[in-house]
Amino acid sequence: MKACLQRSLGPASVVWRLVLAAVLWSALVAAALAWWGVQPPLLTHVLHTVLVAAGVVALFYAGVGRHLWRIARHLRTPSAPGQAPAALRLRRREPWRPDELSHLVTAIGQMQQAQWQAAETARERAHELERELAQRQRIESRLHVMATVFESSREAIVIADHANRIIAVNEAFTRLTGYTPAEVLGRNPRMLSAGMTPSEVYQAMWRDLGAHGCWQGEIWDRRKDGSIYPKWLSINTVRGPTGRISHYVAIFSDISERKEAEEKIYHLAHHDSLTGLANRMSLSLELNVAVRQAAHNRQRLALMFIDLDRFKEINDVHGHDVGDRLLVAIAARLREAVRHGDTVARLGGDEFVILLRQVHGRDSAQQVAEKVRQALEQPCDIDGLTLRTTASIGLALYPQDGESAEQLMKSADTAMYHAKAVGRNNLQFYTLGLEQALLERVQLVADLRHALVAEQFVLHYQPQFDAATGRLDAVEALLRWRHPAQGWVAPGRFIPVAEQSGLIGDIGAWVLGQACRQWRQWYEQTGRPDLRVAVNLSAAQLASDGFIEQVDHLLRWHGMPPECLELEITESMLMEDVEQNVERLGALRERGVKLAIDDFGTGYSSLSYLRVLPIDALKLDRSFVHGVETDAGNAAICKSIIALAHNLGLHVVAEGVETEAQRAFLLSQGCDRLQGYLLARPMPPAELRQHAAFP
Ligand SMILES: Nc1nc2c(ncn2[C@@H]2O[C@@H]3COP(=O)(O)O[C@H]4[C@@H](O)[C@H](n5cnc6c(=O)[nH]c(N)nc65)O[C@@H]4COP(=O)(O)O[C@H]3[C@H]2O)c(=O)[nH]1
Repeated sequence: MKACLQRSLGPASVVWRLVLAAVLWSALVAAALAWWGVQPPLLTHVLHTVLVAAGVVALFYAGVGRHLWRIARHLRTPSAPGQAPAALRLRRREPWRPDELSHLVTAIGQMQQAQWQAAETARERAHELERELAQRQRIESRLHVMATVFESSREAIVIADHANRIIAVNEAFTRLTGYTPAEVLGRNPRMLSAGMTPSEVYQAMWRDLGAHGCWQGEIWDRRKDGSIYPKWLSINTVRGPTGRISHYVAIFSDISERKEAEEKIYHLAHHDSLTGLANRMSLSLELNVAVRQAAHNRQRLALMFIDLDRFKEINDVHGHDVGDRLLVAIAARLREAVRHGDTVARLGGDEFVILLRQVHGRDSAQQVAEKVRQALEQPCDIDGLTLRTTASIGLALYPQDGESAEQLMKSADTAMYHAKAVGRNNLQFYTLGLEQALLERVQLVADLRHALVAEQFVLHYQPQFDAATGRLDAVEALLRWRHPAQGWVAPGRFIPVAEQSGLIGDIGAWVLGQACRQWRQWYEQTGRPDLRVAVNLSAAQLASDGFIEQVDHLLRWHGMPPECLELEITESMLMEDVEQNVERLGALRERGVKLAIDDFGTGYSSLSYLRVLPIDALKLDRSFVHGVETDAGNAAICKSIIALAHNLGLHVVAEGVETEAQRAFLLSQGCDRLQGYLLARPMPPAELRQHAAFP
């Protein structure tokens, strides 16, 4: 009720209360006075007084009270946040000069403005503080993160001041270098250097740091324990507000393992995995560099292509394991045979290349090549097996045989093919006509391959006579090739090519079959069962699988007694793999097939082998026979060979008998059989049938 009354009375309640109190007081006083018998004039005075008082109060209210009430209301009304307080205006006409209320309003306005500004300043400051606090928190959290990164980093971190004195290092630094922070703080990072990094690297580092503020690269440092390691280092500069360098931050890691892996990969990519020699790629790189240097320094180079002779046979017979070990042994010999600065490479298979740097000329290259050839000729002991191999070597010289790496390789390769073609185990220099010769050879191989199917081969037969009786004892089958364009091609020209190209297997099988068939025909025509047919045999043929079975089959098929077949194998071929050949020849001999060593005396066989070889006859080479008339030495050799053969129970067949004197000499020495142009040339079977001596 009271509150309701207060509200209804409003802000002017004090004035109204005064007016009400004055009226009530006047009424009370009037009533009391009336009670006590006070007469009207007094009552009227009192009432007048009361009315005057009420008027005064009303006037006071109108002139001051309501303004005070407005001021109070203004002061109670809060201004909107962020807004300046509204100006206080009284509802009155402004006096012509400021009165107390004007002063009060002005003072209140100033006070409120000041208060508002103070509040605004405080608020802004509070915001600022809030911002600062947030920023500080952010900085602190970043510093925390950075400190964690710094300490937990797996990479070593070094922070140095502007004078490059270490001011902080992390744990990884201690782990990596072995130095504790106390041992390095205040010192120059130079203390870590192993002294192995070229000074140009440091120069470039300082140049880059000055120009770009960063540098990274590889340098070699030394740990506290003295061990040296390569590290990958990144340095950044930190600049202060003035722009001058205030700090250096270096991050590094040990890259020994990475370098080892890189080196391993490099080695694998550049070296032959079996022998450890340089591989084709590495050789090509080195040769290119060597050629450029040689051109610049006006030096000579020699490139040697080496191909092992008949390595494939060793592989086939003894297995790849043995073959691999032989290659490793050969690689070691090659390395030993040349100087440290020369490059020895394996191109694959049994092909090796040696790059000789700074050779003085053809002679010195030849000397080294000869040394290499002889080194490879020595027998190799692999797991108790004595293996022999020889090499065909091609040589090309820079600059005359090729001014580029490619040309030089091609020339040396061509020379090596030539070395193979002229009979293996020799060395040949590149010459201008070689390419043409090689092309011709390639064509010859293609023609030979075709010759067999095109039936371009025929056999001619040369009689061999019993020296004492003059009776036709045997005939030697000699291969003839009628080339469609070139006419008759000499066996001396195409047999070696057939041997090197592997075609001799098929050709030899055809010869053997044809000779046996011919024997059968003669047998049927003459009824003479003891005529012997001699057939030349290549080493590859003898070594080929199934050769013995092939002989068995032919003898059976043609009903030919084994002793009517004589197989001739040259001395040099026989010596290539004595052990295996002895075994195979033994098997043939057991069957009764006759065996003869062809061109005896021209090879390098040890005479002691003659005792173990399962043979029946020696064929005295015609070079000795030719010399018997004029050369006492040759005569002595013939004499000795015949005597030796007889001592060993062997027959001797002299080939190439061209003169009566030769025949007389051979007869006098007890030679068993004679063959030569003096007696009969090789001829086709039809012609032989007409020969006087033919049965
Ligand atoms: N100067 C001269 N030469 C004479 C005389 N008597 C014979 N000749 C020749 O001497 C060679 C004898 O054959 P070879 O020593 O086995 O030498 C043969 C043999 O090693 C090889 N050959 C021939 N036919 C075959 C064959 O079917 N298979 C194999 N693997 N090699 C063969 O080719 C070589 C050469 O054969 P050809 O040219 O037929 O040459 C033949 C023959 O024509 C003579 O009095 N004076």
